[in-house]
Amino acid sequence: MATHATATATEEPLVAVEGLSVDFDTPRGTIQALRDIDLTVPKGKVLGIVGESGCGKSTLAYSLIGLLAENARVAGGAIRMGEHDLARLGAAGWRDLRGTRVAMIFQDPMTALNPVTTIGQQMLDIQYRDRISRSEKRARAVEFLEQVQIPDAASKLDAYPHQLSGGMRQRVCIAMALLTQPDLLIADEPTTALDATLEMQIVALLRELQQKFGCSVVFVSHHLGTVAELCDDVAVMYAGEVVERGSARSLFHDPQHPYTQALLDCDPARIKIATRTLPTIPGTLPDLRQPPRGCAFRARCPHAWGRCEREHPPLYPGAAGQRVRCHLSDPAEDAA
Ligand SMILES: Nc1ncnc2c1ncn2[C@@H]1O[C@H](COP(=O)(O)OP(=O)(O)OP(=O)(O)O)[C@@H](O)[C@H]1O
Repeated sequence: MATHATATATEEPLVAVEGLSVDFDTPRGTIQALRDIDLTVPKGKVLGIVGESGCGKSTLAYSLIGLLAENARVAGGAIRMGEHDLARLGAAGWRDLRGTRVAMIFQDPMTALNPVTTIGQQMLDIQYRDRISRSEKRARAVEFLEQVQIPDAASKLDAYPHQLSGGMRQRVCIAMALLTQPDLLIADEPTTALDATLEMQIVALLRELQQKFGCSVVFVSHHLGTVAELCDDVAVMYAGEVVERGSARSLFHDPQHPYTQALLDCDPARIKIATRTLPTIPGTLPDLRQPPRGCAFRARCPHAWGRCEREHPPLYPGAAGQRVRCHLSDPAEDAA
């Protein structure tokens, strides 16, 4: 698997997530979906967010674009982007930033596209801030459809979303997101609804366009192979926390957290022996209404010992420059 060079530690990030906690209020109690998240999105780089279903990836992605559900509450922390704190931006603030500095590609392109409006009209509408003529906007729409390699782009302006294939619809969504020339593009599992060939094409396209436009990308995925292919940096999430983060190279070649190691062991691309069933990590996620006191992964961890139950691990520096939320990475354990 190819991995790309990582951001240097001195590079100023586009976005800094600092101690972010997000709760969901439900009739059955408060779900602590994000707990004290610290990470940075480097300028002009791709950050991958991986982890099992329910670990908080989408909540983090939606926090970055101010689209959290109504029952969500920012319980602490900040999301710094320039002079803004995205975690506390009101509706008026988001009207200025969303679709200009921050854009999103969704899992299902039909979520983003209006089914009863032509592609062309939607691409004109999204340029409502631009003081250029209608024909110039149309020309830009065609140009961006060509950028995402849609054949015979001009003719697609008159098409409705249902007249395009799933892969083409996702390309239209990418074109629309890039039309707004965002600094930050959030892609929440954008290839999940596509088959493997289309997935590879969309990933290659995203990488090419990200390099061309120079924006930062946050790429949420279950698929480790895709993340290794596309991302410069990776954050691994478990039970609402970041348990390991660092360069894609360090995480895929020298994973330190037992959860990252277990995820990689379950990755179909890495399994050499043909088996009928894919391995899974034994056990289940803890109840996020009452997250465990010590290490959140300890009940499923083959290495857990007494300290893991007593003490919540901080992010220790890992051997290959990553940060690891595991007492095994505590330098004091080596010294003991
Ligand atoms: N609106 C909501 N109300 C209550 N709980 C929610 C809400 N949205 C998400 N959750 C809960 O928050 C936790 C994190 O969910 P989230 O969707 O962020 O995880 P995820 O890693 O993106 O999962 P998936 O890969 O399945 O999308 C889960 O326990 C989920 O059930």
